[in-house]
Parts: sequence; structure tokens; C-alpha cells
Amino acid sequence: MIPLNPNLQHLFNIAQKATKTGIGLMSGTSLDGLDIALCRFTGTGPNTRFELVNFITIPYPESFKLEVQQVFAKRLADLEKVTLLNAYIGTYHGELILQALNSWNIKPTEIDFIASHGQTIYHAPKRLHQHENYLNATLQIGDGDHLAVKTGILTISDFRQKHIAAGGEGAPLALYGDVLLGSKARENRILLNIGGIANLTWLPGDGDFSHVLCTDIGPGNTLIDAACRSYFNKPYDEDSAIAYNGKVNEALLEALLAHPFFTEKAPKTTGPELFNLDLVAEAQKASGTENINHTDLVSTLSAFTANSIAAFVKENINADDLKIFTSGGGARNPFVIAELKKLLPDVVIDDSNMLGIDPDAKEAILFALLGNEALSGEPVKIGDNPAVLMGKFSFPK
Ligand SMILES: Nc1ncnc2c1ncn2[C@@H]1O[C@H](COP(=O)(O)OP(=O)(O)OP(=O)(O)O)[C@@H](O)[C@H]1O
Ligand SMILES: CC(=O)N[C@H]1[C@@H]2OC[C@@H](O2)[C@@H](O)[C@@H]1O[C@H](C)C(=O)O
Repeated sequence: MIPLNPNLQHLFNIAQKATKTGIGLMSGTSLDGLDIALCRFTGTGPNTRFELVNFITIPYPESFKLEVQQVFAKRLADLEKVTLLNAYIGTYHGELILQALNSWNIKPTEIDFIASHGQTIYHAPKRLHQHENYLNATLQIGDGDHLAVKTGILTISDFRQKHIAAGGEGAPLALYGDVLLGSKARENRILLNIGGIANLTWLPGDGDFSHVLCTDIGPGNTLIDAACRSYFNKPYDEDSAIAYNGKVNEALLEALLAHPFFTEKAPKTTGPELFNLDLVAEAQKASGTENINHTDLVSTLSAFTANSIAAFVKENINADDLKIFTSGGGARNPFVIAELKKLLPDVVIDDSNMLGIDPDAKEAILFALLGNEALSGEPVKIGDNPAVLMGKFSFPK
């Protein structure tokens, strides 16, 4: 028999393990840091069982954020910088993994795989770019080969391309994790992630996958963070200290909510390419609120996040005994959550801890789960969503 090359033999051995230990990585649109979730999986698909063994967010230094911001969500960027960052982020994320493993007293050889999201630098669904001859597109950098060589661990990366190739927009991939880990018969659940962008998965209690809906909704923290950076020299509005000091400007809020993205049919995706301070400036112009003070602006942008989420739920999800389980950094924004509760008084709102899923770790767990699927799963059909196994394999040697 012709032997397999050692990489494929190693892959084959890992794929056949009953229990796999994988690291999921998420570096989101907020650019706050790298989320590292060390998970243990048995089974795949609807039979997946997972345990979060360790989790850490390693904050990015300011200098790194500034470098990424030079190319992040920008139509025009320095191509040399993109090229340099693609290699740099791969190696850097590898270093952060080694650092985390060291702090947990775990050897790299104990890890079966890394599943890495990379850093989105541009998300261009057709609804945004509107170039007739081009399809949906998205770009995540931080090449998997660099991670694999740096850590010595089999790495799976670049998950979104297959989703697009199979007809999707490359997001939200939360769909797959939320259905497999978060659904429960006879419970009408919404899993709401408030990151830079807010997205949700509607999981009706009838257990029929064809009724599941997963979509981006609009801005989560991205506009609040951008206003805090620009006007308060702060990365975000910690504990809503600024928002609670200001007053919501109803005219501006109305103009923001009038953006056509909100009437487009779900599922849909978006990003800071659309929801940025230029869009806010246009809404200020349309509502004659150019002179709004910066504190009121932060209150209004926080209310915008809550109102766009509540409006989506009211218009699209008609169910009794609805429960929302929140995750992402925005779940820690008390102003946004209090507004949401006010706007949806009949809905029980809790965080995803109630489901046994750490709200800060949820997206990193998702990528670990997608890695586990890529190794041993089968495509799962959920409504009209692409039924594909995602991710590309990189070997250390
Ligand atoms: N105590 C807090 N008070 C207010 N906001 C907070 C707090 N803690 C975190 N946040 C918000 O959460 C953000 C980080 O969220 P998260 O890490 O979920 O984003 P992300 O993973 O980059 O996003 P995405 O899901 O869009 O990729 C911060 O930038 C901030 O806006
Ligand atoms: C292109 C991209 O990076 N999208 C992110 C972003 O952050 C939140 C929202 O927009 C979501 O659609 C997605 O990430 C999560 C992990 C997802 O795909 O489910």
C-alpha cells in the first residue's frame, strides 16, 4: 500500500479521535483583542457535546489596533500593508496561542487542532458593493499556514469562503453553532450576539430546521465605539457611563432607523463598511442634528442599536413565550440591554450563560465547533442556508 504523506496521516488520526481538543479563535469587528477558547468535543452535528476547558481574551496593544485600522473596512487601502498584515497576524495569533497555553500549563502537543477566524478587513456582500459582475465577497487575513508553523498544531482557517462559494454571504456562521448547541424542543429562542455588528439566530421550538433564521441585524457596538474613539479618546463606552449622561435625540434616532438596510429582507449581512460615522453624519444632516453634543450622540447611537434589534424582532418573529439569550461584548452594555428590555417587555432577556455558553466565548467556541465539523462532520441542511463543511487545512510541516 502507498503510505499517506505524514500530514495526511496526522489529519486522518485526529479526525478519527472520539474526543478532540480544539482551540477556536475569534478576532471580531471591534478589534478589542483575540478570543481564545479551548474546547473539548465529542460527536458532531446534532450529536455534538462540548466543554469549554479554558477561555481568555488577550487585548490587542494600541499600536496593533492602529495598524489594522489603516486597512480595516476601507475601500482604499495600502496593498503592501494588507500583505504584511496577512502574514503578521497569522504569526501573532500563533504567539498569543502559545502564550495562553503556557499560562494554562498545557503543551501544544495536547491540542488536536486550531480553528481560526482571522481578522475580517473587508466584508462585501453584493448588497453593499453592487457591482453587477461580481458576487458576494469577504476577506479575512491572518494566514493559517503561519499559525500552523508557529504553534506546530494542525490549523483550520478561512471558514467564510466556502459559505460564499455555496451561495451564502459568508456570514453569519453563528447559524451552525446556534442550531447545534443552542436549540431546544418546545422553547422559542433567539440567540442574540451584540458584537461590533449585531446578529441573531431565531430557533423556533417546533424543532423544524427550515424555520430557523440567522441574520445580521445592524450595528451592535461599532458606532458607539467609533464615537467614543473619535470624541472621547476612549475605546468604548464602559458600563454606558457616557450614554447615561446624555439624552437620546429622537430626530436623529428616527433618521438612523430609516436606513434602507433595515427594510431589506433577511437573511442579510453587513459591517462597518456601511455602519460607520459617515452614515451617522448623513443621518445628522437629514435630521438637522449636525450640532448635537457628543454625549447625546453616544446615547442616541446606543438607543439606535437597541431599537434596530427590537424592531427586527417585532417585525420578523411572531411567537409566544419568546426568550432572548445575549452574548458578545454588547451584552455588557447596560444602556443597550435596558433599552432592549423596555422595547420588548413581553420577552424574557437573559445572557447565554443560561444555556451553558459563556457569552464572551461564544464566537470563539463557534469556530472551534466548525473546526470539529470540518474534521469529522457532515454538512447540515438548515433551511436554504449552504449545507457545507467549511475551513482550509494548514499543516505545521
Ligand atoms: N462593560 C462594558 N460596557 C459597555 N460596552 C462594553 C463593555 N464590555 C464590552 N463592551 C463592548 O463590547 C465590545 C467588544 O465586543 P465583542 O468582543 O463581542 O466584539 P467582536 O467580537 O469584535 O464583534 P463581532 O461579533 O462584531 O465580530 C467593546 O468594543 C465594547 O463596545
Ligand atoms: C464578515 C464578518 O466578519 N462578519 C462578522 C461580524 O461580526 C458579527 C457579524 O458581523 C457576523 O455576521 C460575523 O461574525 C460572526 C462570528 C458570524 O459569522 O456569525
